Amino acid sequence: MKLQTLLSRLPGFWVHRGGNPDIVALEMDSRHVTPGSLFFCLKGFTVDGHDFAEQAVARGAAAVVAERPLAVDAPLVLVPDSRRAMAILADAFYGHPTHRLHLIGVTGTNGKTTTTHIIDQIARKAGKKTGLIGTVGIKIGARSYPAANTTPESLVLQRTFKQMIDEGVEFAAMEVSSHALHQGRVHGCDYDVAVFTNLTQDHLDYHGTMDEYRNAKGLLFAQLGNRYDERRPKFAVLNHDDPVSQYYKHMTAAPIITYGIRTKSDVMAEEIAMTPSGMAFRLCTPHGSAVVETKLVGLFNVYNMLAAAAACLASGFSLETIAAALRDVEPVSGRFETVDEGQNFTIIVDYAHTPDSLENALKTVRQFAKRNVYVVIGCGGDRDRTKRPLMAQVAVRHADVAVFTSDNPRSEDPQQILRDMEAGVSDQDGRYVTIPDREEAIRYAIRQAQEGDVVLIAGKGHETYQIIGGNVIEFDDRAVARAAVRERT
Ligand SMILES: CC(=O)N[C@H]1[C@@H](OP(=O)(O)OP(=O)(O)OC[C@H]2O[C@@H](n3ccc(=O)[nH]c3=O)[C@H](O)[C@@H]2O)O[C@H](CO)[C@@H](O)[C@@H]1O[C@H](C)C(=O)N[C@@H](C)C(=O)N[C@H](CCC(=O)O)C(=O)O
Ligand SMILES: Nc1ncnc2c1ncn2[C@@H]1O[C@H](COP(=O)(O)OP(=O)(O)OP(=O)(O)O)[C@@H](O)[C@H]1O
Ligand SMILES: N[C@H](CCC[C@H](N)C(=O)O)C(=O)O
Ligand SMILES: [Mg+2]
Repeated sequence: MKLQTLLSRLPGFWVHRGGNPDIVALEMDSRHVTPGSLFFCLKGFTVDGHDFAEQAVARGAAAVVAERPLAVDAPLVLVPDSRRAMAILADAFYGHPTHRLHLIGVTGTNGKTTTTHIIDQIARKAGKKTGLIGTVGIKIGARSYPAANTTPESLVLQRTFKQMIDEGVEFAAMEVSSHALHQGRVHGCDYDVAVFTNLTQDHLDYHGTMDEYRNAKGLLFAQLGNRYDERRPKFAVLNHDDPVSQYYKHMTAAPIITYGIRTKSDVMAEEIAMTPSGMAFRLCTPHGSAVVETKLVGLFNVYNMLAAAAACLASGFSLETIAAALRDVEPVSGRFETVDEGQNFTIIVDYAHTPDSLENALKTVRQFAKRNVYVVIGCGGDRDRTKRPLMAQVAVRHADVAVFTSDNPRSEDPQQILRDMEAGVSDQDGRYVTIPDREEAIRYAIRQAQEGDVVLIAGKGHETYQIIGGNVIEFDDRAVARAAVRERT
């Protein structure tokens, strides 16, 4: 596509200096630039992309989009906001792919990955070829790709949607993080259904206050197509049991579908029963009701299933298809995943890394633990410091033995992170030990465990690495736990 043709899709005020080359690719990272690319200079949190324009041109960039004049040997497009220009031009360059996809966006503090996976499983049961974007990676049909972020930058997103369209995908579900909403990574995504799971404390390092965090997530609902088109209706799916939903209701013009357990809602779970091998409940909807038996555990997973069911009803799937898919739902990697090496106690690896999710996970474990509950838990470095003492409190309150350890210390001193955790608890609160080395901590808990105990290893779930300083070291809680059990025997 010619640069001028592409720029004709960019509304507003901008200045173009130089020629009209063919643009064959869009890039925002100079290291990925190939000949014929249009390079976007983005001001980041760490460096300023404008400083890499020269390098991009040296690698063959055909033109550069920037917010200030640069001495580069290539046509230059000056815009007031290159991130916004990138979202608009990526959407145009790839042919507005989300206009041709049925797209569901899921936001909330906890449950996004789980809910999007359940939605994906329902859509596949209904015979759709699907796409999925989130923390665990990107999936297009049967193929998986790694992803650096839960919600990628607009350019990567639009490119991914285009690939989905090219491969015959018609239905996609994605996680929408608060960071992505705040940074405009999802500008241009034409969602059909926007889903809210819940809001509890996380990411205050980034958003500063809970109000700012709530507002960032609210952008998903505020940006949901503000027009009524009966050929492509939009829906906001809200958790009625979470008071923040009342706020989001006012942020959107879209019809609302509510779900809940405690508050009268459109989609509800009744007669909830925890069984030794999972849960059962009656899924009640405006289209009738159906009994669902599932191997997923934890009341929070009933919420995730209700959110997914409501989103899929809004998407036109029948109650029968939804209920049948829910019965067959497979757990997500690293979410309440059991490690079974034939030991006479239970080991669970889970991704809980917030006070609320840790409390939910521990309460769920309590429901079936015959004896003591051990929890191995750390807090991520370069992330919300204020959640550390709260997570420690939850751990000692709900477990018999808490083992405080490391979880991706990143650039921080692991000992300081542990001190932040310990500040939340006193010796009277319960038993805890501090073992900074995560492998040692897991081994300790597994060595202590007796018949009937449960060891919950929380925080890293599916992650197969540990970030220490600038190094990414291979580390998998499940593999470490398996080895620790073998060591006992
Ligand atoms: C705080 C934050 O959001 N950071 C994101 C941001 O990085 P950054 O601002 O530091 O980027 P930068 O390194 O300063 O680079 C600025 C620009 O220069 C370019 N550059 C840089 C170096 C170079 O040699 N050449 C070059 O062109 C970069 O490509 C970029 O365009 O832009 C990057 C590219 O899109 C993101 O990968 C990165 O996410 C980092 C990895 C991150 O940890 N983000 C977390 C906080 C996050 O976003 N998490 C949410 C999930 C949260 C949840 O679900 O709980 C997520 O959606 O992932
Ligand atoms: N609806 C829920 N409410 C509270 N806790 C939940 C819920 N669903 C899952 N959890 C807990 O939170 C953990 C993370 O779940 P999941 O990965 O689905 O959330 P997420 O929102 O995608 O997280 P992230 O922000 O890291 O992407 C799970 O391992 C479980 O312990
Ligand atoms: N999406 C979350 C993941 C946290 C996972 C945990 N293992 C950690 O490193 O803190 C975040 O970026 O805050
Ligand atoms: Mg996730």
